[in-house]
Amino acid sequence: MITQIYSIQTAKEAIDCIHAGADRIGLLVGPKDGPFPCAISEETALEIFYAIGDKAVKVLISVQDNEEDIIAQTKKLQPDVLHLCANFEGNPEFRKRLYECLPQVKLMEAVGVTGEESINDAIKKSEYADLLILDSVSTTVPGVGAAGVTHDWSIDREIVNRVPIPVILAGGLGPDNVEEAIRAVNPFGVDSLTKTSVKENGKLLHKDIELVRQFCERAKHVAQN
Ligand SMILES: O=C(O)c1ccccc1N[C@@H]1O[C@H](COP(=O)(O)O)[C@@H](O)[C@H]1O
Repeated sequence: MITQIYSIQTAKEAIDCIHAGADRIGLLVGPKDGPFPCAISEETALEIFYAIGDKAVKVLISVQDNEEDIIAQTKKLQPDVLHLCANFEGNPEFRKRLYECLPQVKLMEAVGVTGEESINDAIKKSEYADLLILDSVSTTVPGVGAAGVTHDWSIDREIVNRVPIPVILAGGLGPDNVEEAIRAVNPFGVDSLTKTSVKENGKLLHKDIELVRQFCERAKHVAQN
């Protein structure tokens, strides 16, 4: 069971999460006081990815709204996985272009799980993406994800059964519910942001490394049993 931890803001936090069991480290590059809770600059992202090296899989959310800027940023930051969930949705032509420029980068498409209609959305995206991430839709954060709440896992289970590519489950996952989520959905991996972070006055501050450890341990343990 793969464990993916978002949204990392410093190199130390990334390394601490890896030591706590995270296989994939995710971050979001965007404007500092914009709508995304843990956005960091490109310079900080470069520092973090450099520190990670090959100790974990490096995942980047790009919040650019056009192909040119997304490709330019991906070339600059060299993640292992490009996660599309915000201002731009991929398509087969974009996948081809990404492969031509950066053949080593995998494309992970987010599917906002809102109802039965999400199954067809997932099937369509699975025709060109390398991975899917099934996530909840927030009322305050643009795009798909960072909602801090779960959604209907029976839809995720149906998607896992019907698409031919690996699926990561996200949306309101933490140490308290990751085992139940894995049993319900049987995903390739699980992902956490809000419930493994320290929150103060409604603002996400940084990762809680003990909660990251519990999340990763429980996810891996339930998958082995
Ligand atoms: O990481 C972010 O800041 C982010 C912003 C906008 C959309 C998605 C984002 N992150 C992804 O959302 C999941 C789930 O978050 P949560 O656990 O429900 O709070 C997060 O892990 C990223 O994959």
